Amino acid sequence: MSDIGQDRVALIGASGWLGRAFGPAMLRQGVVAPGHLIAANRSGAHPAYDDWPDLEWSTDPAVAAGRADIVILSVLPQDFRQMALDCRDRLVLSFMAGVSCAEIADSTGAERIVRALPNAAAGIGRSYSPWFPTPDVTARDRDIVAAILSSVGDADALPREEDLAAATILSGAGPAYAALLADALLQAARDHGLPEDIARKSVEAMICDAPAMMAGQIEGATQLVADYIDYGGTTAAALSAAQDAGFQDAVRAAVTAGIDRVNAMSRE
Ligand SMILES: NC(=O)C1=CN([C@@H]2O[C@H](COP(=O)(O)OP(=O)(O)OC[C@H]3O[C@@H](n4cnc5c(N)ncnc54)[C@H](OP(=O)(O)O)[C@@H]3O)[C@@H](O)[C@H]2O)C=CC1
Ligand SMILES: O=C(O)[C@@H]1CCC=N1
Repeated sequence: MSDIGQDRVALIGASGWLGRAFGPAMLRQGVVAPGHLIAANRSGAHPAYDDWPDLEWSTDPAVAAGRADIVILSVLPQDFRQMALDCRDRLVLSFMAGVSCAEIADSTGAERIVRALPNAAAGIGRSYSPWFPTPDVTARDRDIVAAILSSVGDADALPREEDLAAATILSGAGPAYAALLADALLQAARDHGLPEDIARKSVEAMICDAPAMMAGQIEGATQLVADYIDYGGTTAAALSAAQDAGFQDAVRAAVTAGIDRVNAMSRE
């Protein structure tokens, strides 16, 4: 028996980027039984759920939430703000960026609220999902949340809600920053006349092999950069030029701008 037991789950936004990762993962792993999941969206059954042809779909989030014990909010903040959901006496698990527990409580009546920040790696079962529970969240609720989040990867509870802003901009961004770096490297390779297929394979080797070499020892990144600089070779020249051109400043500016955006969303 899963941690969810006989509870019914409404997944609002079941066909979205995150929803279509979570729904099938929870079903496949037995976290929730197909008869206990209500999938909600406007457009109806999504192919990601083809293995469960009898799954219940609802185009009315209020009806889905009303019939569930656990309500997962996996919709965009602006869409949530158009909904009238009554989630009193329900556990609410929200994935929404920049929507505070206080706002969710105000608009849904829920008291047991968990905000979690998964990322796009949920689609390959590798999300890292920091989460924050309100004081009313029970020990059983925490087990339920852990079971749901674990279905798509790893998760940790955060002690302070405000830390979710940084989590949104860091792990929440998934592969976005790596994509930015890969794109910049591809442009540079092309600028230097490398044939397109060689440029692609070179950048793939840099970006996609790095995780295997750094997994589980990310704190060693500072030392790895220092080692290359001390080595004094060609990579040292490249890294030093990137640092001199403001690489760290650019990353710091990115994270600060993202956190500012999250905080502005919370006040919208
Ligand atoms: N994508 C990511 O990597 C991350 C996203 N988040 C947060 O997770 C939430 C979901 O994001 P994401 O999955 O990317 O969003 P998507 O836009 O991909 O999906 C939104 C989902 O909501 C449904 N939806 C929209 N309006 C309604 C409505 N009125 N009634 C019912 N269903 C509706 C859509 O289906 P339909 O169009 O059929 O109605 C769709 O299933 C967001 O709040 C985002 O901030 C957090 C961390 C990372
Ligand atoms: O870019 C976004 O808004 C989504 C939500 C959090 C991370 N990615």
